[in-house]
Amino acid sequence: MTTSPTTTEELPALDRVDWDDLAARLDRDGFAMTAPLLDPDQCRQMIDVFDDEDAFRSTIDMARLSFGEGRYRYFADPLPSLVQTVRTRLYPPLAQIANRWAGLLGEDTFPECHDGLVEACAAAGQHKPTPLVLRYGPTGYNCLHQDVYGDLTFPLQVLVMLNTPDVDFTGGESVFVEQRPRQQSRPMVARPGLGQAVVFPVRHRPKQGSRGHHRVQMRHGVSAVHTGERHVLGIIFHNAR
Ligand SMILES: O=C(O)CCC(=O)C(=O)O
Ligand SMILES: [Fe+2]
Repeated sequence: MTTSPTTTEELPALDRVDWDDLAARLDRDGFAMTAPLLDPDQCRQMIDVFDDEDAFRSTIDMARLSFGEGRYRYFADPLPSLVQTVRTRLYPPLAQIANRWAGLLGEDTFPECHDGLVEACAAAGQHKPTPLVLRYGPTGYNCLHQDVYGDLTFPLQVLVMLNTPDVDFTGGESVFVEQRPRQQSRPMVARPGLGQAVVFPVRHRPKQGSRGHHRVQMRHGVSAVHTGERHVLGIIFHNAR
């Protein structure tokens, strides 16, 4: 058994999430937003940690890799307690949704607790933590992508907005594209407020068709920031190779 660091951070808003309602919106719209999960101080703490060199295992300059424009940094183990808490506490209700999806698509199911997923990732050679913080300045953007980091992919991920849109920055919308088989792609835009989380599929989700459920591919990105700075906390549940 792996043991997680103790989770001491308070996240009262997480207890008030109506997961059935969230799952219904996710199935209907392709993504689902929560009420603010992090308070303004917790958001500030996550922005400030971006400049702490010791907190990260790797930093990506998005322009260098033609991923967009901006920087993101993957946290090193042990994760900051707030990040660890968000990741482990969001996981169980999302695993229920993921396992319902797996049933609909005839895919393998996932452990009920995050410790179990971490163990399964390790067995698949995926040891590196994937939570990250992203920072975009004016003209910054993020090309459409999927956060797959090995054979084992937990199908849902979460982003948490750390700034106040239209106050700290303009532009910078969260963009989702649903690629439907033999049809044109559907664009969707989310505008999370300070501390709000968006739950969305990593690479595909089940969609009801005339002959049962089929997979629709999803990708996500960020439209250009016009002014100011935009920071997001990204929580991906599987670890990386
Ligand atoms: O900055 C964003 O809103 C997108 C972040 C992202 O790509 C992620 O959390 O995986
Ligand atoms: Fe991403």
